[in-house]
Amino acid sequence: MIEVKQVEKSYDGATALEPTSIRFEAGTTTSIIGPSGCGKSTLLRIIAGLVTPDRGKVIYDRETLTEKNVNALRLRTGFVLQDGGLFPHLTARRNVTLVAEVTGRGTEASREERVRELSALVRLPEARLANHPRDLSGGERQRVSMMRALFLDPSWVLLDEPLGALDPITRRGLQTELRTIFATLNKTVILVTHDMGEAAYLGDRVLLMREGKVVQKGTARELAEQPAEPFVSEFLRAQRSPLEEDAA
Ligand SMILES: Nc1ncnc2c1ncn2[C@@H]1O[C@H](COP(=O)(O)OP(=O)(O)OP(=O)(O)O)[C@@H](O)[C@H]1O
Repeated sequence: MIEVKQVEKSYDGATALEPTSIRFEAGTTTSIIGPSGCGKSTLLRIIAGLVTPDRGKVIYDRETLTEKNVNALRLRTGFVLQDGGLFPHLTARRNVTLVAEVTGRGTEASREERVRELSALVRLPEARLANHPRDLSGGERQRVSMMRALFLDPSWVLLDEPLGALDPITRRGLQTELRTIFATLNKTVILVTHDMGEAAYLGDRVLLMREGKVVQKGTARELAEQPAEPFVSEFLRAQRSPLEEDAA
């Protein structure tokens, strides 16, 4: 479980996040969505301990995030970023195992075993891991990034637009796989996305934000059928379908 209590953040006097309290239940996936600049990444970064809120706190299970425990909690949290965030000078395999090596987790044999397990889970042939990130496709890089995030079997997984840079076919394929992975691993997952279809497909709950505030949190169906305000319906309608004839 992750809980944020009355967290807020301004940059140079401009509010990025109004006082916000939300609970992300254990074993559930929540998609955070909303227009550009509404505070999605700020909220995720505060949760990740990468941005310090002006006020309020973040609680991981029963532990409040502080400067003292942030590193320990980070080791129990998997991160996936839009571009994969991989080190360009290391092979994909070393990117995946680096944190375990540096923190002395496991033996070389157990790390090899974990690499095998995860490459099967994310469906990336192990041989591809000998490449550097630049020699992998965008989809492959995201699979490597997912392997790295899951390597230490984290309790929590935070993803910021993990599939944003991918073409629609690769993206759809990875959505299917991520959903299976999230369902299999039963972790607390928080995911930022711009795509409503993706938010609804991957999230047990969708959290819709606007101008630094949470407008509604619920299942995609609840947002569609019981919108908290007209903006929710407007946002759900805003994504164009490919056969739309109305050019307005
Ligand atoms: N480091 C920063 N310094 C100054 N302003 C910032 C900083 N980070 C974010 N902001 C501002 O805070 C607001 C919220 O930004 P945030 O990145 O959280 O939005 P977002 O919903 O993730 O946007 P996008 O979908 O475009 O990534 C924006 O007005 C942004 O310009």
